[in-house]
Amino acid sequence: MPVKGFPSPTTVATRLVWPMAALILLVLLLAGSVVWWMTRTLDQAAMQDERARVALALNDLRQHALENIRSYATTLSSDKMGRHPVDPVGTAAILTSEGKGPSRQWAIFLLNTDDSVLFGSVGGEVAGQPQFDGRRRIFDAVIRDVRQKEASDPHLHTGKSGMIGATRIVHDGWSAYVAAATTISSDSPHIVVGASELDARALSEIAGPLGLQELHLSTNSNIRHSGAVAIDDATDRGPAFLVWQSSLPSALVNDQALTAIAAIALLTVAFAAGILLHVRGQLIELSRRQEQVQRLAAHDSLSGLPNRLLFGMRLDQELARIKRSDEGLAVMFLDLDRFKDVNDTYGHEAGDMLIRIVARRLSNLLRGADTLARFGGDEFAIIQTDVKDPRDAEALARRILDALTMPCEVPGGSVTIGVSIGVALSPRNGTDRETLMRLADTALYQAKNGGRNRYSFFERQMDEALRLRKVVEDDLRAAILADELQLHYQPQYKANGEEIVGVEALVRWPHPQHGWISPQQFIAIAEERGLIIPLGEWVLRKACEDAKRWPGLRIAVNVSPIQFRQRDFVSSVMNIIEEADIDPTRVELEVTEGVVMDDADAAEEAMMELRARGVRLALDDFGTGYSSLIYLRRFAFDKIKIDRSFLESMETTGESAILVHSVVHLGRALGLTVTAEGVETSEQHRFLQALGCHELQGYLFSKPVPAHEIDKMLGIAPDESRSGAVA
Ligand SMILES: Nc1nc2c(ncn2[C@@H]2O[C@@H]3COP(=O)(O)O[C@H]4[C@@H](O)[C@H](n5cnc6c(=O)[nH]c(N)nc65)O[C@@H]4COP(=O)(O)O[C@H]3[C@H]2O)c(=O)[nH]1
Repeated sequence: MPVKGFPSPTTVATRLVWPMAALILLVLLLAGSVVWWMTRTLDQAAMQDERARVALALNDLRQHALENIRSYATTLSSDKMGRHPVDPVGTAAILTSEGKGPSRQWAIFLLNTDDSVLFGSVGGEVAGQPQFDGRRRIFDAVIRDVRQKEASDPHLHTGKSGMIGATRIVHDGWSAYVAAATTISSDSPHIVVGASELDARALSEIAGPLGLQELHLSTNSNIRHSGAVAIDDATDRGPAFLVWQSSLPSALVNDQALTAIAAIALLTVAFAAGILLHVRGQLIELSRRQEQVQRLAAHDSLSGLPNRLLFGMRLDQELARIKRSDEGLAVMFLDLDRFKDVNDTYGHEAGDMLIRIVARRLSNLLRGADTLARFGGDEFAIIQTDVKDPRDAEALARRILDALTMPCEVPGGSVTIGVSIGVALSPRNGTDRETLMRLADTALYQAKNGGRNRYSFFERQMDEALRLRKVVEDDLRAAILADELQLHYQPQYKANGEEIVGVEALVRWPHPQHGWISPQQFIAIAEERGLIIPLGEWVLRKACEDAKRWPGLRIAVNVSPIQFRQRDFVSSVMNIIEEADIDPTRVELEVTEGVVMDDADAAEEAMMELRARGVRLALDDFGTGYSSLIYLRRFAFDKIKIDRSFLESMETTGESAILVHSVVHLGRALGLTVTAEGVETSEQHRFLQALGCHELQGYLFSKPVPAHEIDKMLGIAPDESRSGAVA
């Protein structure tokens, strides 16, 4: 049973997974971002550097081109001045093949002011106007540049001006070219133009020293990982670029670092997953143990049923559930009858088996929503749900009685037990756990007291009885010690009803808060709580003390079977009598059949000893129990007291009168004194007298009264009372 409020291991693991996964992701993202940012910065720096170097290389190229053109122009110029005769085409071929930079496809032309070709050379071959026109677009920009510079030079044609030149990298849509133009001298209107294609070889010559790869012309600069520099457009097709494949740091990161990062990430994820799996395993184990502990803590190990703790929790839940409905429930407390006998007779193994059989039979009677619990020992409890009418609970109680009174097979034989059931209903008797459990317990107490093997529904009076019981339990010991108890005496008369022959001591308890509490209410509790020994001794001591005032009278004292079972009972009685210094023959102990039934041999021995010391013994409440003749013959009684219940019913049932008649005759036949208790009417008196009953006691003559009233009856003056003289 999982504990409420405690999440399952899977939930805990799941709750851990997400934060951990998020954390790992965050760390990876952060690391990735830092690496990305760094590589991007490095990439930008590297690209800028590459671009600058390419620009520088192209600049160099242009300068060389211009130098070539200029030296050609200078040669032409010296020829013109007649210094050296020149073959213009041959010179062009030599110049352009020996110079640096683009060479093989040099196209070089000497132009007039109107840009008409005076002569030209293409790749060392003579070229004219058509070849120039075919390349016109390549030369346009540099010619324009030179012309503009010429126009703005104030020293032109004055001999003071130097050579005016221009150079560009241009493209015609298919190829890139380095183009240059120059005037041939300060006083000549002719200009020389030349261009060379940047073919694959030329481009590789540029790229090689710079460490660039795949340098080529492209009209698209947007190439991934590529560097690009714009070149002049010799066409109207749009800009073009010299692009190359950059060796960027990010590529290195992509190739190597990212692989390493991915490997680290994978390892981290695997590690985290491993930890999570381990934690989950540990949690499952922990939760299993917790469940085990909780189960042990909430269940009875023998029957496997919920224990008191879990029962209480379930009851709380059920009560909360039915709060806002018109549903009811019943709380039943069950106590097995004779379970202790089975345990004692057949042993614990049989007792355990019996508990399991009972648990099974009870479970079979209940519905799924009901709860069956074992509180320990022979105590069970039930929450019966969906109780619309008390008759529902009554029906279940009957079925339980039927089921549990069936014989049970246990090691050692077949046993038949019974069960007492106390029932409290909700909402009728209460709506909270404590109240319902207390009232079911009260009802159970009533069922047990009512003769066992029965059920009892809680009634208000029971609560009163229980409250009183609690008062007795709490206060009786202190009352004995504080001498708060009192003794009243009921006179016992000769059959004529005139002469007192003895008094019966009856204990009284005037409780400071609760008033007079009857012995019928507290003697049984005193017996249960082990208080009957000090109480009994107190009564005997007090009675003997008082008896000293009434020397001619017998003093009868009630003795509980529990007192009788005490090892030192006889010596304790004799000590008290000796201390009081009265004649033991004046003391009469009234015992019930319980005394002799429990342990006949021990009782017989104690009784013999008491009688040997002179103490008299009366069998009280005769006729209510077995009233076996055997007891009367075996045990040394001096007297039998006919229970007052016979006298009460004598007038209504003829049977009782016959019984009283028989008892009186039996007693007389056995040589015992016969006393009738509870004589209330003169008819009863006359009847008993006529039967030959020896002594009489009852309200007709006197109720139990305090000692000083006995004094008065005996005519003892208050001052004489101390002397103990009888009138
Ligand atoms: N209706 C009616 N009742 C009459 C009549 N005559 C006497 N009684 C009552 O009957 C009870 C007789 O005592 P019991 O049978 O020994 O029954 C006693 C006895 O068993 C027990 N008890 C009383 N005092 C002691 C004691 O000191 N020690 C022990 N162990 N038990 C005591 O308590 C029981 C009840 O005592 P009490 O309440 O004093 O009740 C007394 C007495 O008041 C009558 O004519 N009509």
